Amino acid sequence: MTHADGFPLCLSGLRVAVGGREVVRVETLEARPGELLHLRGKNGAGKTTLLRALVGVLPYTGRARVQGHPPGSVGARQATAFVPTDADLPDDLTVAEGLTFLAAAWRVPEAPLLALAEHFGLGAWLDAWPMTLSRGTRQKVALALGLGLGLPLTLLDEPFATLDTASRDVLREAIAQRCAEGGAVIVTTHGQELDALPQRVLELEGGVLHVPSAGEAA
Ligand SMILES: Nc1ncnc2c1ncn2[C@@H]1O[C@H](COP(=O)(O)OP(=O)(O)OP(=O)(O)O)[C@@H](O)[C@H]1O
Repeated sequence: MTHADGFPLCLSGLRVAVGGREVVRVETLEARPGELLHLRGKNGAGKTTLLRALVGVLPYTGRARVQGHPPGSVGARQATAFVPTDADLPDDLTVAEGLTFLAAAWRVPEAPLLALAEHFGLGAWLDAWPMTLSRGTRQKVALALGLGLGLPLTLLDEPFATLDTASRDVLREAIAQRCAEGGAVIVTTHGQELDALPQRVLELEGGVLHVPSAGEAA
């Protein structure tokens, strides 16, 4: 165990293969508390594959630790929130029930999730069934859940893609807030939506992650 193992994320010599083909390679990467990492790359560069490995959905070789725990372990799952591009919501719970259930499951206060849901303008949808929501509204519920849980590591895959302008502002504020509270957040985008926030840009090119040194960081 190294000092950096206790960071929200610490990787070395990570390789992720899909269908027998190496798709992602990361030599070293750390996400410190409070850091925003902006993961960029062309279509098919491997962004989603890397995030899926970090939550234990895809196998990997090399060393990876989330708050000191290997991805997929109970300790890592307790420390990680992952919001994929088309997040699933529990279809047999209303929006409000889903927020309450997940807060209880993670043993965190419910109030920040509800406050974030209100910020996203979801107040009118709290008693709705997820299947009745538009794609963007579903994504806002998932983002309120992911960021509102307040976990050490939050992974957001193209979170701006389905959001309207006002919701994008709310999301930026929520990401900044999570970082200010000491959480590390990794966000994939294809655009400039994060430009206003302090961040470290990571480029995935041909499956290889390029990590700027501290002096190069944005
Ligand atoms: N289930 C799978 N089976 C085979 N290959 C896969 C699978 N999932 C991903 N890949 C391949 O892995 C590579 C990386 O895909 P990935 O979805 O991680 O890219 P991405 O950077 O997230 O792309 P995008 O910006 O289009 O979302 C691609 O070549 C893709 O074809």
